[in-house]
Amino acid sequence: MNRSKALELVKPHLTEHRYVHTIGVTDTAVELAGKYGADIEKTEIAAIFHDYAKFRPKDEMRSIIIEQSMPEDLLEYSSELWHAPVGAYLVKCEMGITDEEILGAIKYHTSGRPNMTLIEKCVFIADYIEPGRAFPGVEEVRQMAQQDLDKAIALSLRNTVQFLMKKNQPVYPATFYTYNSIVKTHNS
Ligand SMILES: Nc1ncnc2c1ncn2[C@@H]1O[C@H](COP(=O)(O)OP(=O)(O)O)[C@@H](O)[C@H]1O
Repeated sequence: MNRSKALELVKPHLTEHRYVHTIGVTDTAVELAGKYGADIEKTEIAAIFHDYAKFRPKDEMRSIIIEQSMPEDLLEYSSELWHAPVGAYLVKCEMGITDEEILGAIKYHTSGRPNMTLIEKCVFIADYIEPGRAFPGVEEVRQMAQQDLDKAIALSLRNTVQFLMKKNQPVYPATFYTYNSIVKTHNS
């Protein structure tokens, strides 16, 4: 599937704002893939579809998580986390995309996971730093992403955990596991 076909397919599933975000994520992820040597075509398709399920009703996402035997502890945390694994599932069913590397990058784009692939890392960090993002700390992560992808991810995870804690919100543990995996690799 090429870029324009993929964008045409994802557009009806997104708001205008989310579509602009998706294009920002796609351009950023492709640039990072080129810089760090990830498969550019796969990274591009994963980025285009990363928020495919963002606007699905919560009830539908909850049912899919249960029926497809996804980790049910997801249901105890923010529904913001659900669209990533549900999106990977729906992109497979509805868009016919079966490439596991593409699906993995969609599935883990919010929480991350230990030992992420290069494609997963590019989409994950592109989602955080695309040009439309303007939250505290994003510029530091943007600069770090040009030097060291793993350090940029560790920084973004730290920001997310701090952001959630400041708001008294629970933190889905996968984010900690991802952070630990990167920090341990770099310290060893
Ligand atoms: N470990 C976590 N635990 C709980 N909520 C989280 C966690 N990680 C991310 N989130 C929530 O998910 C949101 C980001 O979702 P994400 O998919 O990365 O962005 P977007 O959908 O805007 O592209 C954050 O605002 C945060 O509220």
